Amino acid sequence: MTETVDVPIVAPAAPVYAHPGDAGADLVSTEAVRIEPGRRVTVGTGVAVALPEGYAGFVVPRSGLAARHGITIVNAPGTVDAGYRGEIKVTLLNTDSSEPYDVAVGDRIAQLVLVPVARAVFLPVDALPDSVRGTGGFGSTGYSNEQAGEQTQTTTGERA
Ligand SMILES: O=c1ccn([C@H]2C[C@H](O)[C@@H](COP(=O)(O)OP(=O)(O)OP(=O)(O)O)O2)c(=O)[nH]1
Repeated sequence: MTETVDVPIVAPAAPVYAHPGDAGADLVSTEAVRIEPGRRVTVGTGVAVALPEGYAGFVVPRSGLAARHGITIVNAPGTVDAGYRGEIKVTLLNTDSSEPYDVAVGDRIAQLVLVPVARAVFLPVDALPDSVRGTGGFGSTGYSNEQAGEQTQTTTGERA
């Protein structure tokens, strides 16, 4: 059984979970806009919420829009703080190189995922505890062949 959390909302309509078990509730546009290729537009959703302390809302792209039209969110995941009472807005980016994308009022443009968050208490120390990864980052597990002048390729065709 999925945990539920009560979230006070001011909106023309509440975001809807399309299916049982969906992590994201769809946010819809209150604006009709054209997004030219390579351009970004910030779009209103009409939704304002009061998230409980200890939670954040992540505004994340919709996979179908991304795969079919190249529409993503510039700052994905956009972070809605628990203390934020303003309208949730979505900065859409059209990554397609040639096709504009038209957003109509009521179009589902993004989804809101509620996540529990912890706050860190940062404790300055002289040295960090050892770990298996250590300081390796930014592709440290996957770029050794590329550095040697070759690239590895996965079965899906992506460069590894
Ligand atoms: O995609 C997003 C991301 C954020 N917000 C709202 C909620 C969030 O609580 C507030 C501030 O976001 P963030 O902290 O990411 O922005 P900032 O540029 O760091 O601004 P600030 O100085 O207000 O924190 O803007 C949105 O409506 N949509």
